[in-house]
Formats: sequence, C-alpha cells, structure tokens
Amino acid sequence: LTTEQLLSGEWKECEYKSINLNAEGEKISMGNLHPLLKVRKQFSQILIGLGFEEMPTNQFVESSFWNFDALFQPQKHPARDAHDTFFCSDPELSEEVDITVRDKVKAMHQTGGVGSIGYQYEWSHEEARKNILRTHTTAVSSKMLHRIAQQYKEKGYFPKKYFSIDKVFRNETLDATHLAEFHQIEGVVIDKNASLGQLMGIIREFFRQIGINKLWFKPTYNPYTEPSMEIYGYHPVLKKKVEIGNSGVFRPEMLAPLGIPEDVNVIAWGLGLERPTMIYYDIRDIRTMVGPEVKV
Ligand SMILES: COC[C@@H]1[C@H](c2ccc(C#Cc3ccccc3)cc2)[C@@H]2CN(C(=O)Nc3ccc(OC4CC4)cc3)C[C@@H](O)[C@@H](O)CN12
Repeated sequence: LTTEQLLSGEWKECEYKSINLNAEGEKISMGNLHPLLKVRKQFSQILIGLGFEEMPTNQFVESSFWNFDALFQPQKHPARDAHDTFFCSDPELSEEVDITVRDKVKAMHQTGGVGSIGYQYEWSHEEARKNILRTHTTAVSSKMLHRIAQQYKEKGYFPKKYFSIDKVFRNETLDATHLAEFHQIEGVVIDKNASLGQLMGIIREFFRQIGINKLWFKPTYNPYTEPSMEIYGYHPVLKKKVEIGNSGVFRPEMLAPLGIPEDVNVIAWGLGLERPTMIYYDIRDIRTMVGPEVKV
C-alpha cells in the first residue's frame, strides 16, 4: 500500500490478504551476555545455593598490605616483584591501615608468634603501603576476616561462608592461555569445626555441580595456607586430568594478626573463571574473550 494509492483513493480497489496475527515480528538483535558473565552468574548461583554470601570485590586497586603482608607473604617474595605485579604510580602509597592490625602483622613477619618464628627480617611500612592492582581475591578475604574479627569482639563468635568472583591482575606475558587480567573465584568458610576433610567435601560438591566428579588433591605450598592442596579433576570433554584450582587452611600466622580467635578455623579454595568458560564454550584462545578478533 503506497502513499499515492492512499491519496488517490486507489486503495479502495485493492485486494488485501488477511492479517496473520501469529506471524513473528522481525528479530531485533538485543546483544548477548558475555560467556564469562554467564559462567560467573552460574557459579555465583551454585555458591549461593551452598549457603555462601558474596564479598564486596569492587576495589581493583589494593594496598600491598592487604594483598600480601596480611597474608603472611614476605616482602621479598618473588610474587611481589614488578614482573609479577602491577604497581600504581599515582597514588603510589595507600592510606595508613589500622595501626593495631599493622603492628601485629609487622611483628608476625619480624619475630613470629603463635608458635612461628616469622621471617626474621625488618618489615617495611612503606613497602606495605605500595598500591597495586590486586593479584588475587584473597586480598578481599583478608580484609573481610579482619572485619569479622572486629564483629566477634562486639557480638561473639558466629560461623560464616563467603565467596568472591572478580577480576585480578598479574603482569603476565599474554598468550593463548594467559591474560594480564582474569577472574578468580574464592570460597571461604569460617567455622570452629572447619577441617581439611570438610574443605575437601565442599570442594567436591562445588566441582560436582560444575560437571567435574572425579577429583584428586595434591599437597602444595601457599604462603598463607597450611596445609595447601592443588585440586585436579578428570574432565569428561577433554578426557584428561586437569588442574582445576587450589585450596588450603589459612595459617595462624595470617589469622592471629587479623584478630581471628585461635579456636576458629578458616578453610578456603579458589579457581579461575576463564578456563571453565573456554571449556564450556570451546574457546581456543583466551584473548578472543576480551578483545577484538585475534588471528590465531
Ligand atoms: C594465577 O592464576 C591461577 C589461575 C586460577 C586460580 C588458581 C588458584 C586460585 C586460588 C586459590 C586459593 C587457595 C587457597 C586459599 C584461597 C584461595 C584461584 C584461581 C586458575 C585455577 N585453575 C582453574 O581454574 N582450572 C579450571 C577450573 C575449572 C574447570 O572447570 C571445568 C569445565 C568444568 C577447568 C579448569 C587451574 C589452571 O587453570 C591455572 O593454570 C590457572 N589458575
């Protein structure tokens, strides 16, 4: 039907087909959720279903204090070098942290405590105040544990389960499987009865719900957990055993300066978001998930 037909009155002579009210409208491309966000949502739902509460992770810039020192990671540890970590130039230094927790962390590094001799070095305030892009979400966990310990003083002990899923940054060489920014998922259980067995059980249940039923645990080392275990799983699609995460029991040398009572245990595990997403969506080059098409 044209404007001319309407104006000339010709429309009265035309034959019309009946209107098909069942015809679909034109598909409008509304865009799609990014695969990483879809998997992030799926993992969040699983953790919420397991009774975990999400931690606030909306702060990418962190002091070296919460990212390393509060985790009993010595100031000379290689992970703290510029080749592994992004340091901020402006502002280079963070505000002073609460001096009580700062001095307890300093003492633990210098001379130890809770049965440890510490690292026997002169701890630097300036080094601890250096601002970085957080290298793991465990930086959020350490801050949250300090906050919980303060609540214990007011309200007494209560068990808690927290999780975080957000970006972390490492000064990596980019390639098909490594980016300088990626996502970590971390689950933390604060409970007087928490044990290594309970940690293995929670890990089993989480990975069962994301499609990995056969797990192996391999002893490993982390500065902030003892014992520590790498987690391996048999992947049904890849048909091989793959590393799927890391875990452990936070050390007293980390918990005591934060104010967590000696009879309260804290167990935790972590995994990445990119690896599972690449497997679920058959993505071969990790760089295609965060930038323009790369010619591989
Ligand atoms: C430097 O980043 C390390 C990252 C990331 C990772 C590793 C450790 C932690 C941790 C921790 C931790 C330990 C103790 C206490 C608290 C947190 C978090 C993320 C993944 C951990 N990894 C990883 O995710 N692999 C993975 C996970 C799930 C998966 O699912 C299948 C589809 C169903 C497949 C693979 C293992 C490797 O990919 C590794 O090469 C890369 N890792």
